[in-house]
Amino acid sequence: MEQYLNPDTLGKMYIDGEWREAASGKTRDIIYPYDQRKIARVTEGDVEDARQAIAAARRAFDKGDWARTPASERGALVGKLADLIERDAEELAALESWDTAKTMEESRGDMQDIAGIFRYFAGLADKDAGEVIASPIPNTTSTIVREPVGVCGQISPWNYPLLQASWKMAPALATGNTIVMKPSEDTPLTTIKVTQLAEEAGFPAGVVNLVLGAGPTVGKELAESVDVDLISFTGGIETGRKIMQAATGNMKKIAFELGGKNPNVIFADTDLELAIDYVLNGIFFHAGQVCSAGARLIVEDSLHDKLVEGVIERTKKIRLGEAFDPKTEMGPLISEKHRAKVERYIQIGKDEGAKLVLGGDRPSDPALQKGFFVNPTIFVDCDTSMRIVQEEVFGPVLTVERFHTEEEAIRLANDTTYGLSGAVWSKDQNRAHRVASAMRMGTVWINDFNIYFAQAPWGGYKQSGIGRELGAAGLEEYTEIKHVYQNYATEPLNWFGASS
Ligand SMILES: NC(=O)c1ccc[n+]([C@@H]2O[C@H](COP(=O)([O-])OP(=O)(O)OC[C@H]3O[C@@H](n4cnc5c(N)ncnc54)[C@H](O)[C@@H]3O)[C@@H](O)[C@H]2O)c1
Ligand SMILES: C[N+](C)(C)CC=O
Repeated sequence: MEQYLNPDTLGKMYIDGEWREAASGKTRDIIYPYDQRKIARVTEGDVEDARQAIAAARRAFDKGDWARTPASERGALVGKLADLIERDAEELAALESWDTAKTMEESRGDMQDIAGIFRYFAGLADKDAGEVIASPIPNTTSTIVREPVGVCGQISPWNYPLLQASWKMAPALATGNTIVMKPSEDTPLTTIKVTQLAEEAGFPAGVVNLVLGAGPTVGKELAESVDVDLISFTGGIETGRKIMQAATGNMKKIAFELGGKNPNVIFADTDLELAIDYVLNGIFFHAGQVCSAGARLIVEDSLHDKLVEGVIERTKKIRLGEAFDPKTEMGPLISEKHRAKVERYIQIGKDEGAKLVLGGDRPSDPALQKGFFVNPTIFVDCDTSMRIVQEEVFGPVLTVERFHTEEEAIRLANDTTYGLSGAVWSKDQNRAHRVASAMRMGTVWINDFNIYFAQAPWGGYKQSGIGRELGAAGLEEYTEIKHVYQNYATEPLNWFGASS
């Protein structure tokens, strides 16, 4: 997979149809989280570069050609980008694995999803025919049309770098917006590559812009600029609060996908082996660095001990390793800083009285010492007063709570400020549906975990987000609704100054 790396080539920004270096001349090294090897060097943009990208997107939008391009043509371009992503899927997957250290198998799955997302929104692009509504006034018609919002700032995180970017790019472009994309400074490689593919697909200059750099500079400028009409952000809640405040200057539209602390509720009638399997996948996939990770196992008392025992036994067998080794099941965390955060939470869990029954430390294998690894970790005897249960750890750390009644299961599941996703497991379909409908989350899985696809909306209740990505709702986020009213028989009003 080394053939896809070129550490001596500088990754650049794409502004107004040109590949550019940062005005400051600064650069940033990108490292492989498995062994801290330098894998790439990219230009490090700043506020000035963000301003140039925003200005380019503004000009391209205000010129009007792109927004007025027939929707079927815009859809065809988005579809062409899907084809190019499929053509280069193996290279994109390798770059994603170098950047994040997630396994190649995971990255290959992500690339398939990403091509599917571009294809889905390409197909939706020309399906909106507007709507004629019943006007209450004689001799008039009222039509509802959807139009692009304008210039969209798009800020993505490091855990699913291209997947989260694609959820923003595809609907924004399909609906005629212009974009300034800012990937996480830690993981820009696949977003650079996909921008190259957008250029190859033939998007007009200024429609797709890419800026690279840090959140507090480049990202903040996107959030603050009065020339940006919408800011779409995926990331942590504290960053979300800052962006929300920064966005007030011109009251821009905001679309937020934030964190989660997702309950996995298991009733005693669930098949034990199936439950064990999905509990592991729910929390340890991508080392728990998943917004919808099943970090909170909430299990019925009579199944608790057997389930915990089975989960511990299988967790012990998880193979930690390198992204390109097909035997690897779990990779490292993204950075030293993030590992320190996860380890702080493990200490908090211990201090709060949660009982550590597995992990909590780093692997001893000499081959893994340069990677930011934390062993899969399990706490039992947890309750909702604990920070380890309430706050997003974003690592391979599972907490276990027990319940005795359906009401208690619902109360525990909902006892969180988050509301991204959750699952309920039971062979009793009526009960499963009752519980699912009582769970205050944007996605609830029944007898499954962590399923998402282009056709279904994704987003959070409560502090997990604002708005939706994917599905028809994900397209609508990028549109303004306009009411066009026409009078066919306009008569004088004579309201003012008409009397003699
Ligand atoms: N809900 C979802 O679908 C979803 C999906 C993926 C990740 N997430 C969440 O993302 C978080 C992990 O990602 P992260 O650590 O990259 O998040 P983060 O908030 O640290 O960073 C996300 C992005 O915001 C930028 N940023 C940072 N400070 C900024 C500022 N002041 N102004 C503007 N932009 C700024 C960063 O550069 C990065 O591009 C987790 O909380 C996870 O749950 C949510
Ligand atoms: C939304 N998802 C599950 C793809 C990634 C969350 O981190």
